[in-house]
Amino acid sequence: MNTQLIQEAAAAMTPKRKTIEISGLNFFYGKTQSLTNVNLDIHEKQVTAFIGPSGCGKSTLLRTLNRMYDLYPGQRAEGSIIYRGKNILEPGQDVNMLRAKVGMVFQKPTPFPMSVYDNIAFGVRLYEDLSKGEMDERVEWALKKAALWTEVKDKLNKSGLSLSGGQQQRLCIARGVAVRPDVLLLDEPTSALDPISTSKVEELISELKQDYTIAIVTHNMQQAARCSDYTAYMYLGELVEFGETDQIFMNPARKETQDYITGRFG
Ligand SMILES: Nc1ncnc2c1ncn2[C@@H]1O[C@H](COP(=O)(O)OP(=O)(O)OP(=O)(O)O)[C@@H](O)[C@H]1O
Repeated sequence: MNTQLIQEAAAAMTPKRKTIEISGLNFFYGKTQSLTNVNLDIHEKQVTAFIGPSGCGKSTLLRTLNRMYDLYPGQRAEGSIIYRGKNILEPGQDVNMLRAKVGMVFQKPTPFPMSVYDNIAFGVRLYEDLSKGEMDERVEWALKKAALWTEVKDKLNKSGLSLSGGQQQRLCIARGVAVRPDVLLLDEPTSALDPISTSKVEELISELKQDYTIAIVTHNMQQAARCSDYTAYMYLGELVEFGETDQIFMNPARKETQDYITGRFG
């Protein structure tokens, strides 16, 4: 057996580390329950895809992972989401630090109305006191991570809003990466993009998982199959099936999952 095969065999036997452990998660918009008893682990430096029909709770689940819902009165989560040894749903958590460590990129590109440079530097300044030289390096590093540097290096002082849609979305990914998170939450990050920009973002996701744990919501089955290591199929606020992506797509345990991924749903 050659060295590479031995390494691969060892890697397959190494238990994957969990970055986030979700158990007994329920979520309410006012009196309406939108997630029911969700249990799932998100593994370190892997891509986990959330799929399922519109309204099944994918975005709601993603927004519990950095308590984004806290910004809105009447929204509440119960259960347990363990991250770095703590239940982040409990009162008294440092929510700003949580959101720096668990960053989010939304469906529509949301650059701030400021320069490309400041789009990146803005978030970094909230958490770190860097010199001008250090900030320049961080901005370049983040733009390179998001595969955008060569396209914008001569436009750093131009407005982020002047970039194309696909570039704006990669700018938002760079902004998320710049604060050095552990986890990136991507909520349908390519739904507003053309096929070329979509494939750039998909390549980027594969690159970024070397360093980050990624959770992605997508309606695109090919995207989930191409980009993710694990897939969660949700329906009506419940987790129907969760497993390694190859197993979910090639040999799902539940008929509902099979029907959804083969387009027979509904
Ligand atoms: N702000 C809100 N107030 C009340 N109910 C909401 C709110 N946002 C979402 N919901 C409800 O919660 C449920 C889950 O919605 P969610 O947006 O998480 O679904 P989704 O699977 O991400 O859907 P889509 O694929 O269409 O984005 C739906 O029934 C939706 O109507």
